[in-house]
Amino acid sequence: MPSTPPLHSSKPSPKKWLNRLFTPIYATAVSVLLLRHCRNLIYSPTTDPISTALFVADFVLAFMWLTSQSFHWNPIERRVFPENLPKVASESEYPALDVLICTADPTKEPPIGVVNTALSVLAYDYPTEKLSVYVSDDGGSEVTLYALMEGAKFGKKWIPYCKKHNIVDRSPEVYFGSHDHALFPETDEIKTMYESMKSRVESGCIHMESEFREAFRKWTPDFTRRHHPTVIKLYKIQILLDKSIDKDVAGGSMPNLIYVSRQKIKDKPHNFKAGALNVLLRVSSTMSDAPIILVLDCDMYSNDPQTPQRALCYFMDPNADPKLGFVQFPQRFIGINKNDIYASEFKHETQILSLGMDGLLGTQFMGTGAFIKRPVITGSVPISVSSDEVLESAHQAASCDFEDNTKWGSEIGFRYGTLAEDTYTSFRLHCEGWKSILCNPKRAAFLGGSPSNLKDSLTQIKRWYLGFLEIFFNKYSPITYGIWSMNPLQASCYTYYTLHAFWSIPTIVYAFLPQILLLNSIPIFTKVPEGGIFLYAFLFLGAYGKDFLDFVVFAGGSTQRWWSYQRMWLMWGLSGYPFALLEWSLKSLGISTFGFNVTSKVVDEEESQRYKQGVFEFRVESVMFYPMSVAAVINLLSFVKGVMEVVMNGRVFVADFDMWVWDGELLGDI
Ligand SMILES: O=c1ccn([C@@H]2O[C@H](COP(=O)(O)OP(=O)(O)O[C@H]3O[C@H](CO)[C@@H](O)[C@H](O)[C@H]3O)[C@@H](O)[C@H]2O)c(=O)[nH]1
Ligand SMILES: [Mn+2]
Repeated sequence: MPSTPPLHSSKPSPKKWLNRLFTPIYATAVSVLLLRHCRNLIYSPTTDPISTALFVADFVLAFMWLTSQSFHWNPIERRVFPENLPKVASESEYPALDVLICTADPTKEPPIGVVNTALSVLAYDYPTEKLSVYVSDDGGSEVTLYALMEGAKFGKKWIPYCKKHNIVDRSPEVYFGSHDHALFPETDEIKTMYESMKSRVESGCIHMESEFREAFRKWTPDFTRRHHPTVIKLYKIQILLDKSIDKDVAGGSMPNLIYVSRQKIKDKPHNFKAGALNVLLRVSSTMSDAPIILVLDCDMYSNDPQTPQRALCYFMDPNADPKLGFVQFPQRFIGINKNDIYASEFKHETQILSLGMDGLLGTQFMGTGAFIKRPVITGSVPISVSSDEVLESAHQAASCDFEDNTKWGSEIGFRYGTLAEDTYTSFRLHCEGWKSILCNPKRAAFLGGSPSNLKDSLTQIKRWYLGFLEIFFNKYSPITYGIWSMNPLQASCYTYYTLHAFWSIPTIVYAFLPQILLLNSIPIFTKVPEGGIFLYAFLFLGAYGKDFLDFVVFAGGSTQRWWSYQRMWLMWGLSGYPFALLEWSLKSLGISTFGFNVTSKVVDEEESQRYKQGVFEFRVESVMFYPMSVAAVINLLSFVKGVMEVVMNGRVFVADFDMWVWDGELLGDI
């Protein structure tokens, strides 16, 4: 009998044995298919481009399938028991917590949204004197700073209100936006306060009350987003709520809220989000230096005030694995339409494949919603800033040249060199021997927005797979360095993600080749030999059937959403993935460069209306639509031709014997 009540438990997922049975059977079928291909190629008297293309397509599919099997080897499911936490540790023993929030562009990420995210974590059910929230503003926007100042003032009412009445929705926007929120005597007053604050922030003009004016002195006329001095240096770090001074209206102490806009110098690489997070790591270490950090994107608000306690169920477990590095709450989304037409839920990545990695070394860091032990990410050497004065050190830590000739971004901190800093950082941490845990409570811990139009959705996908390619072709590639540094199954999971853009090869081959051949009456599908049809049927139905089981039966998705995912998967294969490959190639050849295209969180009313109705949005133009439009037309034409042939001749034109025939040339018996 354990002396302490359990804080968490885990068990194998019920699908584990089904997976282990399915893998070898399917692998056999794949091998037979590849053997047939090889025989064809060997017996072919000349190199035949069509069979070569089909072979390459199937080979890529087979390889990707193989790497994906590691996700299915040992999926596990976990539960936490936060109700037992008080029996193990009192609140005074909780570690301090630093929340790091990133924002980058006030036009794409409305400041009022940033404020809501900040307020939702400031109001955590966590000892306030142990809680600090740092907001990094890569947009260098006075409106964002102003919004946070207003938010801090409002927070003095909001935080005690939430705690007193045990409110669960601690983002005021969500709380007041839901029609069935409770009404307490002070609710109306707070609601009015929120609304007037919101309209001040949204009007975008800063109300220069004397208490605020000082803060904006740095925004001189030559201040630009890409080139500005260390704002925090001149302004000091704006301790909007200094816990030693500020008391909330109920007299309790308040958590810290700190605004940081790191220094930017034109043409000096700033490493996007990873760079911003590293600045926050250092700035926070000069101030509160909490042993646990929580990384959040500005649109991912807290949906459950008990989330830190859930993470503590792992960190405070007396028998915790000392190699535990981080606890990841999967990304979950709000505002997705019924059938999730753009497959923005990312169910595979967040709720299916992640369980598989969790059963190996741990799920990957998903960029937001992760509680990380500070020394795991910063290394155990203290950050050296020379000044004794806290604010002075913080400014040093946020300056552009702080990282010159240091290991930041290469050996410590969030790692640079890719647009997918999250996956890369966790890959490197797993290589170093750290482990991670997936915590997926029923009520989502965090909720964020996702693109509500096709172009934004494809652009986001393209950015990820571009980032993944950068990881794969890096000197620390999962398939070389990874295999030797960690559990090879885990390395195979990372290989699967980072090579994913290559799915575009089979997608393109199968989207065009058979159709063009059919239109030209060239047989591609021979009359298969006795029993051969079963091979194809099994390969086809097996893959789809297994995915359907994973998605619908085991992960509780709806059939329509599964279908949407299948549809989007084809579109990604024809747009996001090949464009990622193209841009990556151009960059590798030194022809062009690319940046981090921040996903827009602004919702256009009409567009959102159409999205709610499930209408595909093609109104904006994008070159990414071209390949799929061409594919759609060619598929339609070849379908019509196929139907016509069946109607007129009673069958589609196929070779009449059990052999592969191209242009009437005999290639060999199969
Ligand atoms: O130069 C930059 C660019 C971005 N960001 C922030 O990074 C976050 C993620 O950007 P977003 O455009 O919302 O990315 P998503 O499309 O949501 O991307 C996903 O993929 C990213 C990696 O590509 C991860 O960092 C994210 O956590 C994950 O949600 C946002 O808070 C941005 O403000 C910065 O701070 N500085
Ligand atoms: Mn985002």
